[in-house]
Amino acid sequence: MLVDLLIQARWIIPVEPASAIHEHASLVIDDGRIVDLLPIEQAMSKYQARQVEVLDRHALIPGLINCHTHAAMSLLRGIADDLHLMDWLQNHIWPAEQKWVSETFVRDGTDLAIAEMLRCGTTCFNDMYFFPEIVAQQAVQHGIRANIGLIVFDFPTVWAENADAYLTKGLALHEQLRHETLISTSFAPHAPYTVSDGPLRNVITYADEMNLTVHMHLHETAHEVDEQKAKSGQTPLQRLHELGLLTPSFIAVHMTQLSSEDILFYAQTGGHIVHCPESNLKLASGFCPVAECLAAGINVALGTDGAASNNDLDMLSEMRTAALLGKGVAGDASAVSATTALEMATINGAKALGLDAEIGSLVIGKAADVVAIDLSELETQPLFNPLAQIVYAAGRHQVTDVWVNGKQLLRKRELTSFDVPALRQKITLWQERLQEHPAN
Ligand SMILES: CSC[C@H]1O[C@@H](n2cnc3c(O)ncnc32)[C@H](O)[C@@H]1O
Ligand SMILES: [Zn+2]
Repeated sequence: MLVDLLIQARWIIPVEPASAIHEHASLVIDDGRIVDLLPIEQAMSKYQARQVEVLDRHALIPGLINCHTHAAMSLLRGIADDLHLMDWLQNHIWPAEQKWVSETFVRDGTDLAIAEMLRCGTTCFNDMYFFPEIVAQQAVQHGIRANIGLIVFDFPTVWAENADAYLTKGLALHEQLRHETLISTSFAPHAPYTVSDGPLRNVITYADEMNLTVHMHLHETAHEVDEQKAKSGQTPLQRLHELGLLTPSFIAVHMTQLSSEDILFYAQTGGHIVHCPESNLKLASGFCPVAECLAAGINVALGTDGAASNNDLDMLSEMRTAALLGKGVAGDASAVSATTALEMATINGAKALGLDAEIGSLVIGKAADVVAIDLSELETQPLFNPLAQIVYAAGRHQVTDVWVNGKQLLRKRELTSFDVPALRQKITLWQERLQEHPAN
């Protein structure tokens, strides 16, 4: 049988079934899809391939899914460090966004983010940012998969003047993107403290009607919870439940402030959590009790958040931090194992986005979103368990090749869909502008 691509690898870690590791195996790809996974010898006799990749020092894993980011904020990396969330947002980030965010800013910042994400093995990102039509356009241009947030705020910003306008523009964008293979959309009301009940009710109505997920920052800090309690006597979680927002289509980002009762309650709603451990640590927001959430049956995915609060978009290091922090918070070294961390960064992200029939594992029939990691470097030797090595020891420089939907976007660490010198020039210009005219 003639196929497009055959990748021969030292190891293939499909994520489903959990803990499976194939040695000396081939992944067979045709028309953007995985058509087989079998021993190298068998693949050679069964398939004739237009292209054969021999990656005999590498592990293949499913493309990593960054389940929460603000891609264009890569241009604000390092603009305001070592601050608590509300000081960071209100006194630094929002003024900078008000001054600088434009279509061009989002185009260049998203390009920088996509380049960084591809170079660390991310093949799909869940975005929440201004000018989402530009984020989608850049994702399509570079061939990466993206879930685009149809953002909602109460207040005017550079993208829309009020909550109704955000929704109207979001609905039009959803319509425009309906037929894009690599693009899906979610409603993305920013947070409980920036979106009031009326717009949230509208989001619920549209999300139900259109069968879309809803993606929102929630219980990020103790301040957020205390403020809502002082205002209405409820926690933000209780308020959103009363409004009817908490369903299996709901994706709560952060969730660092949760009691054991909150966890059991949230599990019953079927909602998902996106854990962003590095952003939470850097802003000192708190710790999501990941092991307890997983034990309660909650699907917990992983995200970097934006590059201004992380300060990178590296899902490999995010997995490592999630595993280490998860153990520390649980007081249990067996909590959040390497296998679990890899699931959080792949299949759990796909489940949260409702894309698990398509991506998240190297299973026959799914799209060929695939990452190769060279484990022969000194930093990952000696090697006893390739999966544990990826989570606990590998660095993003070891990601050598990346395919999205069967198309190679990183080849031997070179980006195939970017003019890197031109991108560098644009970033330098933004640095000069931001340095010369700080927003505060
Ligand atoms: C609706 S556009 C996204 C909006 O969110 C801001 N943001 C970035 N990181 C965080 C965070 O951790 N919590 C809350 N809000 C955040 C970003 O700057 C945009 O204004
Ligand atoms: Zn965020």
